[in-house]
Amino acid sequence: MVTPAGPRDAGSLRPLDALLSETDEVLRRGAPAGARVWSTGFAALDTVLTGGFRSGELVLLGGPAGHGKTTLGVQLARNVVAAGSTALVFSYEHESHTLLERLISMEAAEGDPGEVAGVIDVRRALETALDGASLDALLGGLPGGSRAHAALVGYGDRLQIHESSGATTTLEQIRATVDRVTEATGQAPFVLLDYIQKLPVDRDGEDERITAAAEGLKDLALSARVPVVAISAADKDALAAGHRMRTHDLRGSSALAFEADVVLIVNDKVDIVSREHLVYDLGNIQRFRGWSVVSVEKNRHGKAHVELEFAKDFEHGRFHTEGQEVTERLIDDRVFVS
Ligand SMILES: Nc1ncnc2c1ncn2[C@@H]1O[C@H](COP(=O)(O)OP(=O)(O)OP(=O)(O)O)[C@@H](O)[C@H]1O
Repeated sequence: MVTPAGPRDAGSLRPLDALLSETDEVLRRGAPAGARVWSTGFAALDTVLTGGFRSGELVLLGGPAGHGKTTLGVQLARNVVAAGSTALVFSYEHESHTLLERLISMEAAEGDPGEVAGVIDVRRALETALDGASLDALLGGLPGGSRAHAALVGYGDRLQIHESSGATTTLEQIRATVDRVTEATGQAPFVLLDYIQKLPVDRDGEDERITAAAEGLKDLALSARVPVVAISAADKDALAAGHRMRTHDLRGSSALAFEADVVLIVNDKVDIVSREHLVYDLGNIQRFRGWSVVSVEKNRHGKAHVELEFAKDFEHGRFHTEGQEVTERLIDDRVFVS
């Protein structure tokens, strides 16, 4: 039986005619017979990914330190749950209250271009409240806070945050947690892992560890029929400001690039735009600082080598979701090196 939502039957052998009739049966039941697709919430990215992330996919999200990988990852998870699906975040980097502060501010800013509470306002309010006020009352005192609280309560049971440890949160634990969430919610979750180099793997040497981690996560994506978005750190050499980060700059890049179905690299636009756009219009420097370029460097199921730009709103822990293809010339046209 073809059961798109069920576990993958690895090692099974079926003739094509059996697969055809099983697919026919699923379609007649009114269910989709292909991969399940999770919209990213960023229309321009969904277009390139022909709908969004797919079950069975390993997606890498790379970029220099502090350029918004966690921000984008958490926003993707938020977008997934806001659209009615479930998400599971394995956070090796941040405590859950840090993610909560970002989510509250992100939600306050969603759909409201006015003055709403930033991440710092939310953090300050949570850290200094000593009068026994409820969370509802506390957030009610912040611009956009009540709306944000209501939104978070609305999807609160669909977003699971796992405070992961580089010592104990192994692939086996991740797999068991994904299974537990799938069973509890009745839905396979979108999985975010922040970040892959922290995953403890029992191998000698960094390259071997990252190879095993990437293989394990790809296997998880296939067997649990989930998309796994894994944030990836850069190699030391790639961390200099002004350097354009590429897939080959990720730590353990050869294994990562091989296993991944999709590779997204986030760079600051001002770092990677060709000089002619900066020297003839100095105002561009300031404008471009406000934008990030998300390069789709690998895309197994669609067009690759696409550069999308999104305006940063890091004050609210987010990017603006409206974005478009970059029209300026970017440095270094050779994008994905396999
Ligand atoms: N309140 C704020 N206002 C403006 N910028 C902020 C605020 N809070 C965080 N930032 C900036 O947002 C940026 C993105 O942070 P994020 O954690 O998403 O980056 P990252 O690429 O995941 O970083 P790392 O590699 O260190 O994990 C950082 O440069 C940070 O300085």
